[in-house]
Amino acid sequence: MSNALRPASYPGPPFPNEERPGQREAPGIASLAAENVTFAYAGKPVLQEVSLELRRAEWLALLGPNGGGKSTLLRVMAGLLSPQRGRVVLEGRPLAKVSSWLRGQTLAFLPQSGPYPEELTVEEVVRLGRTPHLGLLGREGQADQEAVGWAMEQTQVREFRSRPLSTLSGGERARVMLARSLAAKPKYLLLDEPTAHLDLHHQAEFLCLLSGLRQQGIGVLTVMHDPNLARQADRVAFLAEGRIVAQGEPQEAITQELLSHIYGPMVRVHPVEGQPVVILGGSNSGAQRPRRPD
Ligand SMILES: Nc1ncnc2c1ncn2[C@@H]1O[C@H](COP(=O)(O)OP(=O)(O)OP(=O)(O)O)[C@@H](O)[C@H]1O
Repeated sequence: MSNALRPASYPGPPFPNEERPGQREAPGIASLAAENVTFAYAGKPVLQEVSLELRRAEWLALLGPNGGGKSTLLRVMAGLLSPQRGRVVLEGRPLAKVSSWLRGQTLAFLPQSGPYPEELTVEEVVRLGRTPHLGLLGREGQADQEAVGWAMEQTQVREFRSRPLSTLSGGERARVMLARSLAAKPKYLLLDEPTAHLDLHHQAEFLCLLSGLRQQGIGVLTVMHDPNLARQADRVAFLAEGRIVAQGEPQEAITQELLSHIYGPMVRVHPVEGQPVVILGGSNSGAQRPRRPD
């Protein structure tokens, strides 16, 4: 493993010594859960009766076809969109009743794309991640500086720390935005396609980072498209046409039947050393275009 993105432990105590969701009302329920969530954009239904639970210290990968509602579900679980029916529960408390301040300390959400603060330097962007932890005067303490340094190290962006965001490549920028989310030191991390711009080396490093985050008790929910990466998650869930159509351990959930049903016949699942490996393609003739199921 290279010198960064390693599962180094976070400096200092994991969380400030303050009341947090779950401490009083429902001890032991260490999860962020969507319960029977139904959501529509201006009357257009996107999520229908969706229930999904992200537990502490696990990596849950959310997959499914384009437009299936994954990003919308992530936004609902982050408290950025309010469901028309159902609710999101953070460690036993309805998320809607958790103050935005506490929410910011407990949950971090990384969207699929900008807008990005292009003119800020990398370090300034990562420091923004500490905003929910700063007091009324906005003064940074040693814990904030340590968290920023730790987050930059974990994501291998320290070397760019003085450069404006606008000068970075897509993959470098993606790592900076991930660092900003990490700097908040949340209990739950919601990442929308975090590997989309990463090369293979940084995808591998990202997997190591996730393993370290889980060891520190952080629950991570990632939206992603590649089942071969998602296979390394603790659990996977598939969302299609606004419904969870399968979830479970990757070895059991990623099946030929399911993937053909969701993506069509050109997606093949082969068992390799007991793991489902997904490959794409059929005949080389190119004569037949893949058809998705109706
Ligand atoms: N702000 C919005 N207003 C209206 N419709 C929206 C809005 N955002 C998303 N949608 C629609 O909601 C549906 C679900 O979108 P969403 O982004 O949640 O899907 P997704 O599963 O994340 O897709 P992808 O894999 O392509 O990123 C799509 O049909 C999309 O066009």
